[in-house]
Amino acid sequence: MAAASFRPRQPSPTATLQLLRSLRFTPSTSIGSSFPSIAFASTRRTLYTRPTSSATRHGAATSTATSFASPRHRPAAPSHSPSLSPRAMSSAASLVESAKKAAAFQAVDEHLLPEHRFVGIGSGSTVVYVVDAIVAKGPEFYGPMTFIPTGSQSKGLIRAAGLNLSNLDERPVVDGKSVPLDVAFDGADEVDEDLNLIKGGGACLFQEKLVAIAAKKFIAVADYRKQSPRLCTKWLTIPIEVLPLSAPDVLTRLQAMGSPKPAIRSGLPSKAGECVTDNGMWIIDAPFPPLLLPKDLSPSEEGDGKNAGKWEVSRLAQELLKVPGIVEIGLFHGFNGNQAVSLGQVGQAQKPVAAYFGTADGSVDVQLAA
Ligand SMILES: O=C(CO)[C@H](O)[C@H](O)COP(=O)(O)O
Repeated sequence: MAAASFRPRQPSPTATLQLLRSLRFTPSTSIGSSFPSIAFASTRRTLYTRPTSSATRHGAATSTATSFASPRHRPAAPSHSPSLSPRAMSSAASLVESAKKAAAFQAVDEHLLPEHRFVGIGSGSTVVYVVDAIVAKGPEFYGPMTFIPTGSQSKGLIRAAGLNLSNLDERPVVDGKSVPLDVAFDGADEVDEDLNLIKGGGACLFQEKLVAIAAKKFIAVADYRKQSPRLCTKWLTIPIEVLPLSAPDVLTRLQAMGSPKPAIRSGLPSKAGECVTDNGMWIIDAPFPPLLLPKDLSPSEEGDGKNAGKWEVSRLAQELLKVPGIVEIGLFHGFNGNQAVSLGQVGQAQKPVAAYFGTADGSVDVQLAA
């Protein structure tokens, strides 16, 4: 893949875009990794000068509710260390923003091609920079493209940026099938060594999964805090979208599966009561011990939760989806778009073909599928 050069950002199209950026939060608990260090099969490429930092735009989401979980599982952010001065905290926060931006610009440069026509746009704070990177390419480049959102936030981003907006169910139908998206870009809460993902920190996981599987290739874009040897190491819970009516029973089932304290996500600080998704559902955040990969299992182990509550990623995902009332889960697992072709399972790939992690030193780590 050719190395791309940094393109200076054009002025942000509208003030509305700035406003939309402020809608995301950064939860405040710092959680360190306890998993032994494992080498990543990633390629490190430093291609960009560090972009200028953008304004910090997150409010803390520390909930005072006792009966709900706030989404408290964001990987350790240097901005929350009590030992840092306010100036150091602000500079650490801007490093994270710069990291997200560098990852987004490089991912778009390397994976959005002029011939692409349908492009998925995910949710979250990192995706804002994906949209910026697309806009920076100019109207001749993005004008013929149509952008498909994963929820109301990304719909607003696409609209405010002046990109062509459509919906997943409005794609042209060819030979009886909706045309695939050429590529989809989305953020992630945690990415493991095999490119399995936890998503749903922003409560958009259901539509995010629909868009990811509709794409020929899915690209994850994140900052360095999200890269992890195993899922549930830094981001300790799996977001699960549930029918509200079923929530009490789903909580009971999750506990029986070994999740010690699953909890309904609070809508605080912006909404009293539960966090309600774009689909009118609730989110349960279910903690699990670090999730195993197939290579972690001994011949006698099944990864079915029976050995000290240890689950293998795909095994857990399959079992969760059998629970009545669960409509979708924030585990993205299985195979990627490239593998889907050889497996004859096009349209069912959940995993990214590559994950881009902006680092604190301004470079970008690219973790490619094996
Ligand atoms: O899954 C998501 C929303 O449901 C987001 O993509 C994920 O939470 C990452 O967000 P951010 O880029 O703000 O860290």
